[in-house]
Amino acid sequence: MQPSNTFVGSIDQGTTSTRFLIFNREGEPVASHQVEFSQIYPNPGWHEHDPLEIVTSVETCIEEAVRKFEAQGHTRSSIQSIGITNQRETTIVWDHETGEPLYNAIVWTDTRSQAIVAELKQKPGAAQLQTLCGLPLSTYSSATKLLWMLAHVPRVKDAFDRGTLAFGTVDAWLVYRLNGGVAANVFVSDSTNASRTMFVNLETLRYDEALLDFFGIRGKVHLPRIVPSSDATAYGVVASGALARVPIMGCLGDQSAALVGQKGFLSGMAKNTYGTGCFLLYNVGDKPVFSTHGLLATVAYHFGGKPIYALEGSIAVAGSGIKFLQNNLDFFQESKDVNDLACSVEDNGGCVFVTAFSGLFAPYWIDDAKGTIFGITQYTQRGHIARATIEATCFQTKAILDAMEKDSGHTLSELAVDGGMSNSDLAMQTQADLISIPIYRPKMRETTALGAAIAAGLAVGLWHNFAELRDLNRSGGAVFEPQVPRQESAKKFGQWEKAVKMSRGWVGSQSAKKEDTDGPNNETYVLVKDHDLLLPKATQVLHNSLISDVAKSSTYTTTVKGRTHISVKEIEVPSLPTQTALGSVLGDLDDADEEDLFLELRKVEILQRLRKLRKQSNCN
Ligand SMILES: Nc1ncnc2c1ncn2[C@@H]1O[C@H](COP(=O)(O)OP(=O)(O)O)[C@@H](O)[C@H]1O
Ligand SMILES: O=P(O)(O)OC[C@H](O)CO
Repeated sequence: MQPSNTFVGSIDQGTTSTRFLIFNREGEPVASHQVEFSQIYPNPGWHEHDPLEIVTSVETCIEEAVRKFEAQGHTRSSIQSIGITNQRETTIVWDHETGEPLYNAIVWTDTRSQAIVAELKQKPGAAQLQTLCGLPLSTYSSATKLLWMLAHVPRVKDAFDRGTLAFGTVDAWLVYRLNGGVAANVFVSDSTNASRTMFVNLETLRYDEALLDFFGIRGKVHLPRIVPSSDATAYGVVASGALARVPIMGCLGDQSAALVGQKGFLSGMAKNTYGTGCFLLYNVGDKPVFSTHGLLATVAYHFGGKPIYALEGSIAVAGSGIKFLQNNLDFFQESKDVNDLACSVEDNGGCVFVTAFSGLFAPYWIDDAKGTIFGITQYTQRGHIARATIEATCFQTKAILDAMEKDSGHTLSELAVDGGMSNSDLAMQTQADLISIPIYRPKMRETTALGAAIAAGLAVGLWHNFAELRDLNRSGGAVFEPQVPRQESAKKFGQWEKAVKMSRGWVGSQSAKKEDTDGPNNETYVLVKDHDLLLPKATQVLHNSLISDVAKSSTYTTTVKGRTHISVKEIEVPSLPTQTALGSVLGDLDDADEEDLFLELRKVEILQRLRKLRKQSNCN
């Protein structure tokens, strides 16, 4: 038996903040430090992190937590190993020879790869991908983010062409950097993180040639070696700082870590983590279950021996919806205040907020929706919107549980929860009411960090088996019992489903133009001959129609506005058409697009007239 003055450290690198916690053998955090870091939103739908800032945030948290730990009289040498848990899918690329990042990290919520996804869906083999890797083809996985970088970031493409491009998720990046980068070159990823890339075969837990071929990267990108989530040697040792020479022995994607931290070790156990997003993982045992109802198949954890799998329901927006009310709409000062604001009204006042900031993930997988609030009237107050925001996550959890029941044939009798938003009592009561089963919330909510600590602690011998973990974080939790009749919940859920249906199809209309025009640089542009008019992809459909009906055209590739490989269609329009004439050739096209094209043509016409007038006055 280890003496009780031994500890294990846990790095929790989340979407909005980084933490380092030091746990004792009883699973209690004795010291911790947390910092928030920059969220970069360069365009609608884009979300980036600075890879170097992520590393600095980890180093700062380690230094500060160790300082607090030593202030309590402990010594740093009693920290035996370190576990890492992290936001998954977020994609980082660096140069294998220099160790320098080549672009900002593209965060899991980012939807810029939408056009790439649409294109890939048409490719032979697309329908089979999910049966190999467990994930649907969407903007969520790392694969499409990497393809976007290859198509749009010359530095990344150059490294790819030279054979020096290294790709990793946040775990791989952190392990690499904490080991000292290029000098030690410890380049590994754990099975739970690797299984979120779309490059890995879920059954073999190896890179799959068919998957790599589908994405066109086989043999062309340095990929981390896949290793178990708990391993005494694979992850190397911290190279410098307060914990120099301490070995890293555990690594889990944050949702897997939360399942481990909740000790969901038996098939049939589930947890739901309400962080930036919200993720329900249901342990299905040592064989993956491939969902037919919109869920993901993923690795729950792999502690050597057989891996354990989970069915996952992923919700893109949970706490980030609360942050949106706080930061973008100035509804309150701190996330915790959402509870009081939502409690200031009795119900949602008829509002339903489909928080589809990144489209909708499970079980819907709608990528052409954006955030939409239905049911607003003069009666609507901020409290109603706050309630509707909380409810959005709870409704999606209900939809996921329904899907999980269909996939597994099993009805859950209780749901264990954690994550920042689970601190809201109202949110948890709302959840229990909507799913009609009790919610169990542990006293210590840092279960994600505890999960990574367990992975590292098992490898170093702080604990030896799951039985020894049974009593960790067991007392003092809260239970939320359902208080609303099932028919009432079903009626509310019906409204949500109606709102989801109505939110479909927004992307592709006017609002999506900025995203579209900032998109791939191999788009087709249209040059209206003799009118200096270069029109982007957004109005492409109009031009196809114009080309076939009223104009001659030719296509060539050129460099325009610094972008290379832009395919330009040159069209000759006999004379600038009136809007009515345009309407007649454009048939049943969107009025807004028609108006847009007409305005562009008018602008050119006015410019030409001005030039003509200027020429005339110069001559006079
Ligand atoms: N008391 C609270 N009530 C509601 N939401 C909260 C509360 N505290 C934190 N949150 C939300 O939880 C999220 C942070 O949770 P956390 O588990 O730390 O997420 P992550 O690991 O994704 O960074 C934030 O988006 C925040 O808005
Ligand atoms: O930051 P979180 O806790 O919402 O988790 C992010 C997930 O890992 C994304 O898949």
